[in-house]
Amino acid sequence: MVHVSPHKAGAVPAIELTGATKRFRTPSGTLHTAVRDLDLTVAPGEFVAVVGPTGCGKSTTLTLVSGLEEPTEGEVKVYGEHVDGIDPNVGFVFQQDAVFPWRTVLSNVTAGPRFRGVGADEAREKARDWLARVGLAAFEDRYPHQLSGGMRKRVALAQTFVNDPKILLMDEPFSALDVQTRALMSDQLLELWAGTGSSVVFVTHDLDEAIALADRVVVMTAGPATVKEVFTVDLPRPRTVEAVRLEPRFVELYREIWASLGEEVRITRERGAGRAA
Ligand SMILES: Nc1ncnc2c1ncn2[C@@H]1O[C@H](COP(=O)(O)OP(=O)(O)OP(=O)(O)O)[C@@H](O)[C@H]1O
Repeated sequence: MVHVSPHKAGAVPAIELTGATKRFRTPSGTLHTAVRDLDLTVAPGEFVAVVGPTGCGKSTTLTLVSGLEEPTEGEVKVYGEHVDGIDPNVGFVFQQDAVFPWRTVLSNVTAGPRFRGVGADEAREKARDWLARVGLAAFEDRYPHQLSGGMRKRVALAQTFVNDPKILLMDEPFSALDVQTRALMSDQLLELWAGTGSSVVFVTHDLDEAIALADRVVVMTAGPATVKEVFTVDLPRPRTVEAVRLEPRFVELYREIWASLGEEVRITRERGAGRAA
């Protein structure tokens, strides 16, 4: 299982945010700063997890990289190019499944390549290959409502990887799943990702999940979000979630990162309490 080594000297970063700030106009007309002066670099093939208190601006950071939103100030680049609209090289997986309920599993996975101009036969072949990799070869004729939540999530992964994304943005993709399914999905994601060379930015509330998956864990401040601290996860790969959790180094990293993240969570909670008072 190979994966491209991160931080190759001189390599153009896959993602580069420099001084990125995003302000939204609220319905009452005031400006709300969601992200402020954020610097973050992700290397080609690197897996970065982003953790931070609720509402701090993690999803907004992803929307800036995706091109769905533009920064108010600062710059966002993907492979050295200024982000200008939605890039076909960027794939997404969200908490909600982005499947078409009226299409079969196979048709759902074929849709992306077809939309990108791949011929019907080739698209079907690629889709079948990815469905086999996620263990759903026998389910290609089912409709999404006939699948379990974990299976639908595997369809979503096949749907994303079939487009060979250079960059994969994942916003709490497994948070609606039960704990066991979640661990299995994490393992499956690592297996699928290994060998693709894609860079991943994975937003989660779950620090266990972040450490088990990532090469680096980025801790965001209480909102407006900026990078507080970045931790390198020096655990060997290939990893499986259940095994890696038992490593003494995992526990040490958890303690170190939680010390940083916990402060921001407390700040956010106190603000909430202040507002409620
Ligand atoms: N389109 C928008 N218009 C106005 N405000 C927005 C918009 N999108 C996000 N916000 C605000 O920006 C802040 C950051 O939101 P964001 O969704 O990025 O946080 P988050 O860290 O992903 O949250 P969570 O952890 O709860 O998923 C929030 O206060 C949110 O209300």
